[in-house]
Amino acid sequence: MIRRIAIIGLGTMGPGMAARLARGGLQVTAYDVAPAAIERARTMLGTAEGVLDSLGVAPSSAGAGTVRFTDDIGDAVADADLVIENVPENISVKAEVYRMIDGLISSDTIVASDTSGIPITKLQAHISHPERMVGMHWSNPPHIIPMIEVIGGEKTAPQTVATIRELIRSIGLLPVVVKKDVPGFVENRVFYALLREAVDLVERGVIEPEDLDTCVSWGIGYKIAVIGPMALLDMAGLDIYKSVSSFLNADLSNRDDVAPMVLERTNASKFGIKSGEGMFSYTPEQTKALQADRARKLVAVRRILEGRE
Ligand SMILES: NC(=O)c1ccc[n+]([C@@H]2O[C@H](COP(=O)([O-])OP(=O)(O)OC[C@H]3O[C@@H](n4cnc5c(N)ncnc54)[C@H](O)[C@@H]3O)[C@@H](O)[C@H]2O)c1
Ligand SMILES: Cc1ncc(C=O)c(C(=O)O)c1O
Repeated sequence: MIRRIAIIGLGTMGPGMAARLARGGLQVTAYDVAPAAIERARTMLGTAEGVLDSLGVAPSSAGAGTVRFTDDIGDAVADADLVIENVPENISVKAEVYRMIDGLISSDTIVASDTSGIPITKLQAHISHPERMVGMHWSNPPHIIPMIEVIGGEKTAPQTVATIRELIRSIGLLPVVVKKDVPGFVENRVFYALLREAVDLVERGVIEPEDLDTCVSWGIGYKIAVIGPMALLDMAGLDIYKSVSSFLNADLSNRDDVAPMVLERTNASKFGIKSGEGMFSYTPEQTKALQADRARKLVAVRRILEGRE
């Protein structure tokens, strides 16, 4: 039974995950190597808790859990039933965390990674109990998006996958078990196919970035929240899909490297909201307003999709 959870890495994803797990009645310890990240996470935690209130996510019947911040990794993982590694998407950085916690956790502690797509089989090569390592891939913003992918690697015990799936279900979220440990799992394979084409269209001057977003959000995005891709195939007709894909698939982007438009920006430290500029520019005030507006809309949409409005 999982009661105590340690989150390692409190950047974009960690604080929202901590808030959601605590709301589910769990005792969370939250650690980051950077003191500034811990300070930022305290504020982000409060914001996420406010969003959970407006989503109507009630504390578990056994009462709300807690979030405790610490700057000591040993303190964070001591007694943890589950450690969620949430550090940057880089195998060496993740492996260093596994090496550090290896001697600090008990042999029955589950170690989950929130990796966006590094195969779990590769990650579990760096830990002493690979049978207790699993992928637990949340979606951003993690306190609002209910679906979480659960992925076993070659050495993951089926019981580990089952335990994490049950934990997710027990706090009212939606686990989806990915049956094969493919890079990117399922959500990001589908999403990155879309992103590759979107970036290519903007890069080739087919459309302006703002118009690309309008086209996808109000065209595909709006309906895909209600009717998934497999169901959409049936709604459109497989005969139509056959005809269009027979000429269109060959024309879609198949580039296998990172697009120059993205490299130019990342080389100039333009990472998006976290650095104030990416595809668009953001002042701190705009970022605050944007995040509040997005949270309000996502909450409203989710309430409707769940039939609560
Ligand atoms: N950003 C997203 O939309 C998103 C969504 C789902 C999954 N993920 C995945 O989640 C993981 C974290 O992503 P993020 O966007 O939160 O990253 P981020 O860069 O925003 O934050 C990472 C945090 O990890 C900390 N960190 C770095 N090394 C550390 C160490 N050795 N010990 C403890 N903390 C350390 C950093 O200080 C930073 O605060 C990645 O694997 C990413 O691919 C990201
Ligand atoms: C661009 C991008 N990449 C990865 C992820 C998740 O792993 C997300 C997301 O969850 O939103 C994303 O936007």
